[in-house]
Amino acid sequence: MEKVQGEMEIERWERSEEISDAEKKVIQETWSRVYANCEDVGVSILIRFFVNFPSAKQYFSQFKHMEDPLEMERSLQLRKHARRVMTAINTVVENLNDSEKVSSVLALVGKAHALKHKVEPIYFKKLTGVMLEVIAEEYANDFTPEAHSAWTKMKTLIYTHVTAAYKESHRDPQT
Ligand code: HEM
Repeated sequence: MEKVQGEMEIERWERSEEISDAEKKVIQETWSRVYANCEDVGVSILIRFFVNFPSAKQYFSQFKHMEDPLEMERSLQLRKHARRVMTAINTVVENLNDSEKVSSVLALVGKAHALKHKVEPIYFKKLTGVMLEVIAEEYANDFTPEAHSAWTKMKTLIYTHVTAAYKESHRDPQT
């Protein structure tokens, strides 16, 4: 059967950026500490994301006009999205050995954001970048150079799968 563009991109990614077993273990170990503080870390990531990239707030009806990070922190819509982001990443991390599960979780996220929420895909690159920054700062002791390079591959994995779903949904990412 003919492959669609998204599938070809994932295959290319699998060849060039494969996460080794040792790297999967490092990701799972750092993440277990991060996820123990799921709520706080998730909210910190999202607040920094919206402060650094204010245009990303446009998609959220309840805080698109908020400027004050303390006010954002109290927004239920922000807290709910933080929880959803963290839960989805947790499913990916828990299933790093099951590439079909990883693809299906991230394809669902990609499709919903492409078609329902109509989010420009470039924001996924920015959000995963901020995620890495916050984790590296807050868990500096765990964030060895090995962890950093493993998480950089994880960031690429998320972005590649999500943008592949955008392509399948016929919304081309503007990278
Ligand atoms: C790794 C990154 C992300 C993950 C895992 C994620 C996950 C989710 C999930 C699971 C939902 C709810 C289910 C659904 O409606 O399909 C959701 C809703 C939503 N997401 Fe994301 N998301 C991510 C990034 C983003 C980004 C970058 C934006 C915009 C800048 C965004 C905007 C939204 C909006 C507007 C909603 C609906 C919110 C609501 O109804 O209150 N998401 N997200």
